[in-house]
Amino acid sequence: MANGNASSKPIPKAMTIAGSDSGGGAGIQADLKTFQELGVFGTSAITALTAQNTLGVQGVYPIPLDAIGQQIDSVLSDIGADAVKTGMLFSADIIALVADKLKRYGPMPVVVDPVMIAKGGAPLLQAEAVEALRRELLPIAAVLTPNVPEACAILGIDRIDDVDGMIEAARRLHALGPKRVFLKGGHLDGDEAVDVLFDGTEAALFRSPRIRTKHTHGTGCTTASAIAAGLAKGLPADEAVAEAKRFITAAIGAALPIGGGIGPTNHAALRLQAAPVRP
Ligand SMILES: Nc1ncnc2c1ncn2[C@@H]1O[C@H](COP(=O)(O)OP(=O)(O)O)[C@@H](O)[C@H]1O
Ligand SMILES: Cc1ncc(COP(=O)(O)O)c(N)n1
Repeated sequence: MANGNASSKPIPKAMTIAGSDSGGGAGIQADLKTFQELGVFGTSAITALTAQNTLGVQGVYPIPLDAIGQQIDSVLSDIGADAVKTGMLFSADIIALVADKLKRYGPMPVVVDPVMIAKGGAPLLQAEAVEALRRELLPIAAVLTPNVPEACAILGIDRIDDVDGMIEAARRLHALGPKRVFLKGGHLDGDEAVDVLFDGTEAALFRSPRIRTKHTHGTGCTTASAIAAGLAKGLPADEAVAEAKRFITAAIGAALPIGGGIGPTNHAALRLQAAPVRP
């Protein structure tokens, strides 16, 4: 029978609490495309509007706190979520509100992507909000997904140079409260893009060939949403991360040279690889 009849399995649901990217490559737009591709029903609460394209961020407009809270209430009081992903939260006040709501509606797995700076350099989190992130959100994260510069900012260190440095940083981030740390190595050099998953006991490495492209807008958002989609489907965290790594590697491999700057990844790539469209 068709999906949606009374006897069919309920569809897993994932919610993103993040900023809107008018250019469609990152933020809420990337998150919802990822959820859809991975077979999860996506819902959202928008924390900030950005006027953004492949060339950079032209404007940032935080949404009033009441309106953010109301969106979260509307979704979680009725539809619910099997997993939540947080992205751009912009200010300490928004972080406090989101942490409070997630504690109230939880427990559900929360993937915290500590978005700080857009690829073009625009700040997406106020500098004074890093402490709120550390204090309020890290302790409720099922998976924390920093890139290398974000890990440095949270830990107050200057640099991470290699995989050994990433493992050490992941251990220190884990001590701040998240159940797992997935530290992404896209910003390091080398022929491979290596990420570290640390669960408090073991550090597992996830490797892929490094793809020579500048079109990586939205890679972090997409990876974190793919992990949330896996958790919403009930996958163990290491399998959700493995699926996310396959998803982002395919998406970067088929990245879209759209616009004049850093183009978006192709969220449909993994599906098209599995079932190529024939002429
Ligand atoms: N050029 C690349 N080739 C292959 N994988 C990459 C490349 N750049 C980033 N990745 C992968 O994309 C994911 C997002 O990583 P990263 O770029 O570090 O995060 P962010 O977008 O938050 O800066 C990680 O799994 C990383 O290894
Ligand atoms: C609204 C919004 N959220 C997040 C990012 C970060 O993008 P990336 O995933 O490339 O780090 C962005 N550019 N815009």
